[in-house]
Amino acid sequence: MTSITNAETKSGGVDQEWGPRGTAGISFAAALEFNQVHCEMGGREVLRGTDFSTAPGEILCLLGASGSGKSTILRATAGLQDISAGTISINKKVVASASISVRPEKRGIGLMFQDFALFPHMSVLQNVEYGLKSLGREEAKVQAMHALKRVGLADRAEDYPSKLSGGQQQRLALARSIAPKPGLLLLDEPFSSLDARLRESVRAETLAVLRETRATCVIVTHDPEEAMLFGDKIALLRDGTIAQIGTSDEIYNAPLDLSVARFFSPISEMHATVANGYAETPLGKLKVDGRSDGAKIIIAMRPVASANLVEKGEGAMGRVVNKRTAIGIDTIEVAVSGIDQPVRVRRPASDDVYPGQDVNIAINPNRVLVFDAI
Ligand SMILES: Nc1ncnc2c1ncn2[C@@H]1O[C@H](COP(=O)(O)OP(=O)(O)OP(=O)(O)O)[C@@H](O)[C@H]1O
Repeated sequence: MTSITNAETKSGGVDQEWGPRGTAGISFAAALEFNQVHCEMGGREVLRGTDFSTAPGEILCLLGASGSGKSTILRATAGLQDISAGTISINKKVVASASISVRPEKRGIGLMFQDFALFPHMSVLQNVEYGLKSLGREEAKVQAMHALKRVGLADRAEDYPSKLSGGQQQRLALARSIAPKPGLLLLDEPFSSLDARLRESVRAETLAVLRETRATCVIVTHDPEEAMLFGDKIALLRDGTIAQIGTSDEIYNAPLDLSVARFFSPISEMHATVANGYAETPLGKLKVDGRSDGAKIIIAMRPVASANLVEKGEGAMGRVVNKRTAIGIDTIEVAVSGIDQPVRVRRPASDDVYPGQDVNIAINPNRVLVFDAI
C-alpha cells in the first residue's frame, strides 16, 4: 500500500511526521582523533597533515570549498579510504595508519551519505535490519522498528524505498544509521538533495534525533549556516588541512584570516595604515589595538552590523547603488568614495531608502574584523 500521508507530498507543507522525540536509542559516544593524517588519491595528496579531535558526544561540522577533502576525512574515518601517514584513533585505539586498517564494520561507525545509498531491492525494514546482522533476527527487527518509529516511518516498513518521498528517504537513511547505536556517526551532506522548503524542518528534527542518540557526529556540509546550527564545533578545511577549528562563535567572530571570514558571509574590505593606534578609513577613524605605527591592515565588514546608515552630518557620504528586499530584510549596497566595492548594509526592510539616494554611512567599530595586509 502506498497511501500518501506525508504532509510534504500532499500539501507542499512542512514534513511533520517524525516520531515522538526522546525515543531514539542511546549510543556510547566515541572520541575521534586525526593526528597528522595524510592521504593520497590518484597520485595527489588530498589530506596533508590533517589534525583534529572531537570529544565524545560532540557534533563537529566540516566546512570547506569543493575538493578541500571533507568527504575524504569521512571515508578515511569509516575505513573506506586508506591513509598514507599519521593515525586515526577512535576511543584512543588506532584504527588507521600507514600500516593499520581496521575493517569498516569493526569501527562502530554509522554512515549517512548524501544520496542516502538505500538498497532499492530491500524493503524499508530490511534496509534498517541490514546493519543489525550481529543481533538475532527478532532483536534486529525490534531495534529496526524502534528506529523507524522514531523517524515516523514505522507504518511504511513493508514499502520499498522508491515509494518514499525525498524527505522520507532521508529519514530512512537516518534510521538506518542510528539503529545499530554507533558511537560515531558520519553524515556526508545529509540535506543537500532536499529542496529548500523541506530542508529546514528536516534539519531541525534530524538534529533532535542526533542529540538524543548522544553519538559523536561528524557532518560534512557546504552550508555555513547549517554548520553553525548543528556544530558544537566547526572545522574549516583548506587544501587538505584544517585552517581553523572552534565553536561557531569563535570562528565567526574571530576568523583566522580573510578567506575564513569570507566563508561565512560576503565581506566589504577597506585597506588602511595604522597611525598612533588609529586607522583613517573612508568611513571614518577606527581605533586599532595591537598594531604598530605604519602597519598595513585590511578592515573587513560584514553586511550585518559592521556599517550602519546614520543621520545626515554623521559618518561619510555614500550613494545607494542597489537595494534588495527579501523576507523583511533590506540588503543595501552603498558606493563610498575610496572603497573599491560597494559596502553592504543589511537591516529591517523600509521604504526610506532607495537606489540613487545619497546617504550617510558610518563604521561600527565593535563589529568589524581587522587583518594584517599581506
Ligand atoms: N577516487 C579519486 N581519485 C582521485 N582523486 C580523487 C578521488 N576522489 C576524490 N578525489 C580528489 O580528492 C580531493 C578531495 O575530494 P573530497 O571528495 O574529499 O572533497 P570535498 O571537500 O568533499 O569536495 P565536495 O565538497 O565537492 O564534495 C578532490 O580534489 C578530488 O578531486
